[in-house]
Amino acid sequence: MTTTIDGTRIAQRIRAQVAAKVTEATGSGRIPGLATVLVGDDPASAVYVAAKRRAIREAGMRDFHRHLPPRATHDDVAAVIDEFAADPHVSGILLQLPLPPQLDASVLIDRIPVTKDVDGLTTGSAGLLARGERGLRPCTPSGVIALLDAEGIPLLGAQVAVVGWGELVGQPLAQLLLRRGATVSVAHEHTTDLAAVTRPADIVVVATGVRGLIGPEHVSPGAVVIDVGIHRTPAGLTGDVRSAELDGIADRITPVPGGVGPMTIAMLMVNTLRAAQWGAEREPVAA
Ligand SMILES: Nc1nc(=O)c2c([nH]1)NC[C@@H]1CN(c3ccc(C(=O)N[C@@H](CCC(=O)O)C(=O)O)cc3)C=[N+]21
Repeated sequence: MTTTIDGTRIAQRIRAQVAAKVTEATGSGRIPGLATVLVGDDPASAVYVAAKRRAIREAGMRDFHRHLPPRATHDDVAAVIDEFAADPHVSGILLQLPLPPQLDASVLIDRIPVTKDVDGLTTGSAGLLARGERGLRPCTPSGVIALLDAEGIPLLGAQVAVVGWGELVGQPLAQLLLRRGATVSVAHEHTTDLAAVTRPADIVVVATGVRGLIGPEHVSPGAVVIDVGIHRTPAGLTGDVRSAELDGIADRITPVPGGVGPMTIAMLMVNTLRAAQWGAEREPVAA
């Protein structure tokens, strides 16, 4: 019997915990705030940003938002980031990706101060993660860890295969798992014998952006499979895993939608709260 992991329910629980802590913070005069910056008219990005803003308001936090036109220049975006960076009511800044082609995402992301980097994507945050120092971690990988923790799946000593090397998910996730005492193998869609890497794993996490890459040939009976991929098809959303074919093989599997996606948003709430606490420590505001 393969169980479907309910990411929506776990995410909801985490969001409720954040909301409770926000109420406490608000009582002492500090309301955490998230600033989202959306450039252009990509419909998927608009949907994601709307979902993040809704979650922020539901958690009782302040919602700041700027929408820039598709032809916005580097200086236009930089000015918005600098304004939010200087605003003491803004705890965290999120620059929604992808950006239009005239803009350099890495340069603009690195304008966000590490203390407000709720996406955990700046060079500074990546460095803090690599060194194991305090900092904000990227939301999708920390969401995967939170999901495994909520399911009571032990990481210490576990064999984990991470399929995908990306800066947003695979790479930071491998580092987080290593810090939790897992034995981590990292592979990707070009790995010659992918099954040789994934079959020994207790946990297989897939974040390649290749639809249906992973099937029964890759997974040993009893394994836990986490599908980070999201593909929009005429039949609806689907992931990097052919999940129907894993029924009866995997012990547990995350669905798409309703798996890792909602966890990403929940961890953004956690990071915004943490950023607010971190900011308050650095520059105390008079009550
Ligand atoms: N600066 C930045 N930070 C991000 O974290 C970021 C980004 N840019 N660009 C795009 C990706 C993608 N991403 C998702 C968030 C939630 C769901 C999610 O909640 N998905 C729902 C379904 C909703 C849907 O995908 O239509 C689910 O899986 O159940 C999916 C994907 C965050 N990203």
